[in-house]
Amino acid sequence: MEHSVPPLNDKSLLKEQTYVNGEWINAKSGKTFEVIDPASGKPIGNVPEMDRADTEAAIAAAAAALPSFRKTTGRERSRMLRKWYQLMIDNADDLAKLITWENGKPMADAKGEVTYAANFFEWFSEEAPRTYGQTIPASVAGNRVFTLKEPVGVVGLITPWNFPAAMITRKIGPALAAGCTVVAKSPGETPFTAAALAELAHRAGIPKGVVNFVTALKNTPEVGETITSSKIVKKVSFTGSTGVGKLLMKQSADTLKKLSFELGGNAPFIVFDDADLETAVAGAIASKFRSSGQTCVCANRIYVQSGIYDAFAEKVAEKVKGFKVGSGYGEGVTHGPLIHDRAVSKVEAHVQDAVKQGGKVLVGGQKLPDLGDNYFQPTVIRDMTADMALAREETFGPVAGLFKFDTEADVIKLANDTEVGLAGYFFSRDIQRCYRVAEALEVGMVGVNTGLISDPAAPFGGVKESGFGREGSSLGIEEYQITKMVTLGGMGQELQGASS
Ligand SMILES: NC(=O)c1ccc[n+]([C@@H]2O[C@H](COP(=O)([O-])OP(=O)(O)OC[C@H]3O[C@@H](n4cnc5c(N)ncnc54)[C@H](O)[C@@H]3O)[C@@H](O)[C@H]2O)c1
Ligand SMILES: O=CCCC(=O)O
Repeated sequence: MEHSVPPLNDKSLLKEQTYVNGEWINAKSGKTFEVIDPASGKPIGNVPEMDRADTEAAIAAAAAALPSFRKTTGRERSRMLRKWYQLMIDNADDLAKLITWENGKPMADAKGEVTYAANFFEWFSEEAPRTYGQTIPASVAGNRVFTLKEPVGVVGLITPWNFPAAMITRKIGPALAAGCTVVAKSPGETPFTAAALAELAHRAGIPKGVVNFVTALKNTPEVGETITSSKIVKKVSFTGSTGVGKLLMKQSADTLKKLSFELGGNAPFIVFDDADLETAVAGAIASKFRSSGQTCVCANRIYVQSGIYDAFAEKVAEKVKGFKVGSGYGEGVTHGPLIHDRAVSKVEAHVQDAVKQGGKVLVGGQKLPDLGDNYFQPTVIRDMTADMALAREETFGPVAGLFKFDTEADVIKLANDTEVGLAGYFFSRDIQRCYRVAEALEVGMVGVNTGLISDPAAPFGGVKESGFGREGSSLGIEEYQITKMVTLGGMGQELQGASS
């Protein structure tokens, strides 16, 4: 689909190089890769295809910057993050245009992402000066014990394309707040937003070498291997699929790195008969169709109790009929393209599998070739069953599959019958059920009577094969710190000059 990309107010935010050691550079090999606009299929521009040597240089820059950066006070780091936050807010319009261009999400969503992303810098600018150790009553007479919170060192960050800004700031914010220096591998699909963030870091006065970006598409596995096997990098934080997470964990084993992994989900979304129907429908729309279903916390399996099933299905389908699919820059567009044709193929396969096994499409169900290769109709399917592909795998696309259930015990069993456990949602007006079900779900995050749970103030992360570690909140910074214990012996003596 042809679409007109609005010009940036500040054209210098569009960089076709990458940022290492405070400078804009190319890959040593001179190689580049093309970044494609998912809406039009046309190239946006080229960025460096970096390799092992380039990545090692970025790691060396981060290592060189560490000794002085780790000695800055929390208050100084707070001011840097605050400046970077403000620059994001000041340039929100341009950042949103870049996000829409390379990710495809509509401008309104992209603007929302910029605010969400910037808020991680604001949040961690407030945490940076407040990282307290403890004083601990010792078990041994005469000993005095306390702990220090220290930065873990150079950290490697690897992020996906679905939130081109927020997945990066959610990691860099706490890393810098803790006093770590960073090598961030930006997503091959969306490196331009990352580069714009780097330019703003430069303007914010983040010292050279503290934040370094590595760009790669074809060389991504080589870059990942370099980061995970490096003896200099002390921690890796990764957001992406469970499969890649397992690979990175194996690669990190030889150097026993500290790890935080935010991996795939398969979120159950449960509507009990006693739910407020309108609230549950609004929650399902918000959770399932945010970013066209391409978030790790999107509802994947929507379980609806039999007494409310037909009414819920009808209302959800009605809402979805009102969506407008098109270019993210288009007037009134609610849903953009998916990221690439592989994503479309997975969505199509899940729909076809459901239909083959008896699912009934209430709305959507087809690709939209007239718009382009990456478009798929927002879809609602009823009469889903547990042996369908959508029940077992994360669709990561705009398909709401509605499953019917009878009892609370049945649905908890179904909801937990998966290897992963990131987010889970349910709707009920019974307070006892709210506690019971929240406690029974095997997930890291629960939304009760809401489909939107993301908040820099709240701990984000999963259980089971959705990974470990928490981002955002007061816990987020701890992922980038070590707790050093100090025991002072020979204390507890009598005051000098005291008469015995
Ligand atoms: N839990 C979370 O917070 C969270 C957030 C967003 C996405 N996700 C998950 O990510 C998946 C969707 O993203 P995807 O399909 O791009 O995932 P992916 O794992 O294929 O890729 C994610 C990122 O990892 C990098 N990568 C890929 N292979 C690599 C390798 N061998 N070495 C080093 N880096 C590598 C790439 O830069 C890529 O952008 C979904 O499963 C989704 O649930 C999870
Ligand atoms: O896709 C994963 C992150 C989504 C979010 O932070 O809300």
